[in-house]
Amino acid sequence: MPHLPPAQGLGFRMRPSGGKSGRPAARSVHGVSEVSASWWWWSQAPLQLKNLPVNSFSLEFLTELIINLEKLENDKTFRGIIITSDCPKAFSAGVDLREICGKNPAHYTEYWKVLQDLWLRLYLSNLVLISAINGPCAAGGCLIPLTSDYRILADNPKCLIGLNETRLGISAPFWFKDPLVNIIGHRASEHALQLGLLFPPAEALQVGIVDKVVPKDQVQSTALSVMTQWLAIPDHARQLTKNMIRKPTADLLVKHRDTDIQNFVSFISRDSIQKSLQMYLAKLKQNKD
Ligand SMILES: CCCCCCCCCC/C=C\CC(=O)SCCNC(=O)CCNC(=O)[C@H](O)C(C)(C)COP(=O)(O)OP(=O)(O)OC[C@H]1O[C@@H](n2cnc3c(N)ncnc32)[C@H](O)[C@@H]1OP(=O)(O)O
Repeated sequence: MPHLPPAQGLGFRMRPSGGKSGRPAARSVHGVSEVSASWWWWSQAPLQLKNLPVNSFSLEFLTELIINLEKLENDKTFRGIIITSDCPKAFSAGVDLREICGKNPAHYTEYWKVLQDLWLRLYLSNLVLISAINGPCAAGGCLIPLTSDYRILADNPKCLIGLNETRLGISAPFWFKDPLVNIIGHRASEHALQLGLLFPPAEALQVGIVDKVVPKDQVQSTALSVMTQWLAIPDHARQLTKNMIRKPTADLLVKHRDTDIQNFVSFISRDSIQKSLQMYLAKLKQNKD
């Protein structure tokens, strides 16, 4: 399994769990729970996102993420991934606004295609994906949680989660909306999407956008324990079932990819949208001071 130390500010940490060898020492005489514990322990890979300061999706970061996911998917050692953030300020701030502000249509086209690629890879992944959400995640920052199989959120008022695009003067693409509808239902999605709601932990749990809320220092251990339950199911049965449930949603994007890119490029190129995004970015920078 590749161990990729993060480059300056950008990178991922992927490491097999376990001892120095990456696997725990075999235990021959202990009971079933010990044997199965070591079996699942090295079947999952933690993937720590690190694109300082807020894990925003730059084109470079997206590309690296896709490459690393592909490696994990192809390495049959692994059956699940726990995705978390190695940036103290956020799980992910979503689309990097600098990628969709002041650039040209060719750039917007490339960017959107790569974002779609990441979504498809995650949504249809054969691996068990658990999001260990240890920081805020807004708009595109929900891409990883919404495509995961299970979401655990840190119980901290700063850990807001939701698709707040309308507050930026933009509209969430249908392939962000669809998984939300699949997770929290139609009426709750209508409400959340139109108002651009960002849910604090208790509300996030109540509406169902996350499955569990735990103290921040327990997010990782809870993710490991949830992973144990998921890995107790035979892969082939779980994968067939996941595919059966998710394929109709994924097919919509596959079928309408090109139109979606064209819509995005023409929408994002509008002067009014550019102005509103620039104002939002400027406001983010002002808020800091
Ligand atoms: C016909 C229709 C067709 C379809 C049309 C589709 C339309 C497009 C759809 C686009 C889809 C998704 C959109 C997005 O994902 S947009 C991004 C949304 N994200 C947010 O709103 C989050 C913004 N960030 C924050 O709220 C906060 O930064 C934070 C994450 C809560 C952290 O707060 P903090 O106080 O700890 O840190 P802060 O000082 O704010 O930030 C640190 C630096 O990071 C910069 N930054 C933050 N977020 C972004 C970002 N998304 N992109 C780029 N840069 C970002 C921030 O400006 C600070 O920078 P600096 O240190 O001042 O230089």
